[in-house]
Order: sequence, then structure tokens, then C-alpha cells
Amino acid sequence: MSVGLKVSVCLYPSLTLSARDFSPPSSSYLYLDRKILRPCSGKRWCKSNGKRRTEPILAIVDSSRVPELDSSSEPVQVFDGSTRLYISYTCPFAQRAWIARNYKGLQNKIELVPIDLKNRPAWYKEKVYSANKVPALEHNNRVLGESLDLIKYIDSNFEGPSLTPDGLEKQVVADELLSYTDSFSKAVRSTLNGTDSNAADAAFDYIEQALTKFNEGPFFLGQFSLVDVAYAPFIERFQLILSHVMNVDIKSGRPNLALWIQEMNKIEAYTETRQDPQELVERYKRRVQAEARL
Ligand SMILES: N[C@@H](CCC(=O)N[C@@H](CS)C(=O)NCC(=O)O)C(=O)O
Repeated sequence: MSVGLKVSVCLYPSLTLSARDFSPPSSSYLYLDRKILRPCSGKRWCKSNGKRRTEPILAIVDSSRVPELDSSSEPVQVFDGSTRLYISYTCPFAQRAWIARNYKGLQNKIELVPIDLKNRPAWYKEKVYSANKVPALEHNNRVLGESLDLIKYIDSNFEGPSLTPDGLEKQVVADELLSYTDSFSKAVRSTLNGTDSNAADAAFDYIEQALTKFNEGPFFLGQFSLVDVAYAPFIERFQLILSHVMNVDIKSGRPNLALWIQEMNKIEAYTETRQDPQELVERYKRRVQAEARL
């Protein structure tokens, strides 16, 4: 890294960095202060100044983000007594388990092991999780999967603030909302892929209505719970994609949803897991283009 290199950092104003700002540069990541800067390929639209830049542009990745393991990575020592949560930074299902782990303050008890799903290590399927998916939790000599099961498992088998509601009424509503998560995603996707133009609207109206049930707080069950954890990664993605691709604001006419999004964005356990919005939208557009070519 040359001294005084000028770079633009997406979402941040232009910065001038000197060699001593980086400690130590690695092949794929640069470190500035406590932030990891990841080089982005090509020129990018940087909203901070509204101009297309020609300098190298770096995206800031949260400092707590350890690099993903890929096919060239040594296998982890499975069943050595450690508790590990295998995730992908881009997977909304994995994000659920990651939020639950953070919210309960288990950062030192449950090690995060990010996997590069596009270049997955062969040992992941062979030694860790035969379903070859994320998330997976290695705990007490077992590997468990399925995000909704995992958030419940993490909540009931580890210390930290509870994510499970008290009282039968809230538990019944929680079960209903958790069982709606797949239908919710399917409905929004059917609008995005053009098969049902009204389905997303109806799905978000259902969410808006669900948010009126308990008024002691802005979350689904009043207080923050595993229902918020289950929906947050999907609402995060759908909000961005619907806004960028269809120019739809899911908050419009839905004050409870608007407040929920605002309050979710104050919860560090969640915000730490959020994806770079620009990357998220670009990945979605690339996927749609690839599907259109098939
Ligand atoms: N039902 C599962 C879905 C998990 C899932 O589909 N994860 C994706 C990444 S977002 C995956 O690992 N895909 C790899 C593959 O299918 O090969 C859950 O809730 O955990």
C-alpha cells in the first residue's frame, strides 16, 4: 500500500489513507483502524458523493467479520469441544442464528465460522454438516441445522437474555408468525419474479397487522423476541430489493412496520449482521440476470 493513497470508501466520504493506517495488509483485506476494508472490483457508484469514481474503491466490512473459509482452507477441528456456528455472510437463514448468538452475548462462547458457499470447502459436507448448508451449529458433539430450530436451541441451551415470550397468548402468536415465515418469503418472491403482482403487498399488510397485536413495544410480541430475529434478515433484503428494483417503499402506509424497521436498526446484535446494502442489491441483480440467461 503506497503512502498517501487516496481511496473512496463506499458510504463514507473520501478518505486519504497512509501506509501506517493499515495493519497488516493481507492478500484480500486491508485494515484501517478497527475496520476491515475489502477491495471492490471495478468502479462503483458511491452514494456519498453521487459521482462514479475512478480511484480504487473499498467497502467497509465490520471489524468483527472474520474472513470466510473456502476450498483452500484447512478443516476445522470438529468435535474438539468448541461450539461453532457455521454461517455465510450472505445467507438470511444463517443471519437468524447469528443474530440470536449476538443478542444473547455469546460471542465468546459460540465461535463464528463463515463459509464461502460459492467455493465451499469439501470437508464442510464430509466432516461438519452432511446437508452441506448453513447455518449449522456444532455443540456438545452434535451438529444441528435449520435456522428456526437453531434460534430456539440457542435461546434455550445458552445463557443470556431470553428470546422466548412469556405466557401462552404470546407463545401461540409466536408459533403462528414463525410458521408464516416461508409463506411470507414465497409471497414476496412471487411479486419479484412477476408471477403475482399483489402478493408482496398482501404479505407486508399481514406483517403490519401482526405488529399491532402487542403494544408494549414496537416488536412483534411487544418485546424483542425470536420472531423479530426470524423476520429481520428477510425484511432487510426485501425492503432493499423492492425499493431498488420496483421503486416500492414497503414502509409507505405501514407505520408499525416503519417503526419496527427503525427500532430493529438500533439493535446492535442485528445491525452487526447486516449486509452492505449495495452489495446485496447488486448480487440480487446478478442472480436475476443469470436466471434470465438460462
Ligand atoms: N431451511 C434452511 C435453509 C438453509 C439454506 O437454504 N441455506 C442456504 C444458504 S442461504 C444454503 O446453505 N445453501 C447451500 C446449498 O443449498 O447448497 C434453514 O432455515 O436453515
